Formats: sequence, C-alpha cells, structure tokens
Amino acid sequence: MIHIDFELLRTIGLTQSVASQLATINDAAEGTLLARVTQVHRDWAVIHDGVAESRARLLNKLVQSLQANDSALAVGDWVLADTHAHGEQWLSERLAPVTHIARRTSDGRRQSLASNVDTALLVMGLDHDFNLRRLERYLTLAESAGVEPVVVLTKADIGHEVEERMRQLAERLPRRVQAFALNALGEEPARILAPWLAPGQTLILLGTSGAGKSTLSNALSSSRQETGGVRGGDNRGRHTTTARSLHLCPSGACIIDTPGLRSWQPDADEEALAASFDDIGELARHCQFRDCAHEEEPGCAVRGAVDADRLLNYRKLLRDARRSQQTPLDRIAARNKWKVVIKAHNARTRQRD
Ligand SMILES: Nc1nc2c(ncn2[C@@H]2O[C@H](COP(=O)(O)OP(=O)(O)OP(=O)(O)O)[C@@H](O)[C@H]2O)c(=O)[nH]1
Ligand SMILES: [Zn+2]
Repeated sequence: MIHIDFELLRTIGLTQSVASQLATINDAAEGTLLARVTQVHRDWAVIHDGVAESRARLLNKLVQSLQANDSALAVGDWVLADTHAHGEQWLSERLAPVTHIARRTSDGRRQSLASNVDTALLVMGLDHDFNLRRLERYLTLAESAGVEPVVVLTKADIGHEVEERMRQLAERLPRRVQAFALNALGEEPARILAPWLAPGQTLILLGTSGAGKSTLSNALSSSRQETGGVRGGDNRGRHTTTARSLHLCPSGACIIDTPGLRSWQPDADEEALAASFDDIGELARHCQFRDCAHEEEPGCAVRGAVDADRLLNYRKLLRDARRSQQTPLDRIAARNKWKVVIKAHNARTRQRD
C-alpha cells in the first residue's frame, strides 16, 4: 500500500478517483511515491510530488505498457516513482487518467496533450486571432475528452468589434458553452474564472500562439511565465512557452500551460463530433431524407437553421475524422477502388473515341 499525503497532493490536483486506484496496487516497493507529470520528454519526464519538481526516467516496462495501449505519457498524468541507488528516480506505472486530451497532427499521428484535466480554457484573442471555426475545433477537442470547455476571449481592451463578435459567438456556439471577454493583463481573469479555480481543480489553456495563454496563466497563478512581445506588423506572439508545465494558483487550482497548437484536429471520432455538434443532429432528425447531407436536398431542416459556416466546419471535421479512422489498409483499398473506377472510365472514353 502506498502512503500518500492527500491534502498536499490536492494542491497539484489529486482527486479521489485517482487516489482510489492506489488501493489496487499491491506490489509497490518501500518508498514508492505518487507524483504528477509536469513535463514530458523522450525517455524522461519532470514530476511534481506536491513540494518540488524533479527529473525521472521511464522504466522500460512503463514504456511498453503505454505502447501496448496505444497511449503516451502526458502532462497531468499521475505516476508511481521509485528512487534507485544514486538517487535516480524511475517511473514504473501510470495511473489510468480520468480525462485525456489528445489531438491529431496533420499527418494523422495521435498526440497526447494532457491528462486529468477538469476545465479547458479555450483562449482566443479578440484581435486577428478571432476565428470561430478554430474555436469549434477546440470545443470538440475538449468535449470529446470529457473536459468542460470555457471560452476566454482575451484582448477585450484592444480588440476590434468586441460586441459584434460576442454576438456572433453566442449565436453560433451551443448554449451549454460559457464564454467571457476580458483583459488578460488585469485582475479580471481571477475574478471571472473563480468558479473553475476551486482547490483540486486542474485547468488547461488551449489556443494559438499569441492568444494570451501565458498572460492568463500569470494572472491566475502565482508563478511568472515569460510572455512574448508581439512582433511589429502582424501582432503575432513569438513561441515563448517551450515546455508544457504546471502552475499553482493561490485559489488551490493548478494550470497546465501548453505551447500554441499549429496544425491539428481533435482526436474525435464521428460519434464524438456528433455530440459536440448536437444542435445539427437534433435538427437533422426533421430532414425529409434520413441520409440528408444538408446540401441541396429538398426538405432539409438543417440548412438555414444552423449557421452556414458552422455546418461547413462540421462537414470538414467529419471528413477529417473519417480519413483518420481509416487504417492504412483501408486507405490502400480506397485508392485501389478509385484506380479501378478511373481505369473503367478511361476504357469507356477510349471506346467512344
Ligand atoms: N492588451 C492586452 N494584451 C494582451 C492580452 N492578452 C495577451 N496580451 C498580449 O499579447 C501578447 C501575447 O500573449 P502571450 O500570453 O504571450 O500569448 P501565448 O498564448 O502564451 O503565446 P505562446 O506562448 O506563443 O503560445 C503579449 O504581449 C501579451 O501582453 C489582453 O487581454 N489585453
Ligand atoms: Zn438536411
């Protein structure tokens, strides 16, 4: 049985459902430690034990068991660490994450972003960064991981058409999603986001580079994170956050900061997408045709009732999801099918000529 100081570990986000997993682990060595991952590197990680951070290497058995489950260690994971001779720390086990946020890169690879997150702050600037399609992708990313999304629109003090944009947002997003416009530089963030900052809560900040993630993280936590000066001209921030890390808030919550995501899609299958865009699914039940694509079909209940761009975005995400759900063999089969179709087509045109 592993002895833990629950109150101490709660400051770095330990929850009852994670702690209860410890009861099932019997073969832990004397002095085995429960710690939280704050940085992930190739074969080592930085872990936090509630007091301080330290480096630890991954035991082969952990690497193999993660690979066998098509998983990877992520910031926010809870792990068991043993101290070997010479004070070296080794990670032997990862506890099953309660939530796990992953994305797909443009080449289809699955990439773990964070584990055991309660709230995802979807950070977007009210400047040129404002993009509702991207925000919808973030929403799906969070919701398909079982994480509550909260939209935080930064730069309300310097943004353009703030009221008009908030209206667009309210019209387009499902009502269950809360959104706030604020100045990330002042006192506003801690006050407005207080309901999500209770002790033991873990938050993640998601948004493009320059959106204001580090600025928000600074405003909410006690630690100071370097923020990038905005380059002249295009207002885009430099990539200043190089390592994902965990910050403690005075309120008792903790925050995981991530570098800006570049090209990615949510790791959501068709079902998760449908859940995130459930307003479309609900309307689609009233379409005349059951397989209505909501394009040109008569009697479509979706077209016109849903924001046109939201519908286009849903279709695009659905296409991407179907593509990444295909195995390499499926892809070859699909390509071969097209080869046959094209060959037949060419043969027909040759005959005609
Ligand atoms: N006026 C104003 N400036 C802001 C606000 N939020 C962020 N900024 C500025 O925008 C720039 C970029 O903010 P960061 O917090 O570094 O952005 P980031 O999302 O952490 O960027 P990366 O670390 O590159 O991923 C900084 O110069 C901030 O001072 C805001 O609400 N109002
Ligand atoms: Zn339809």
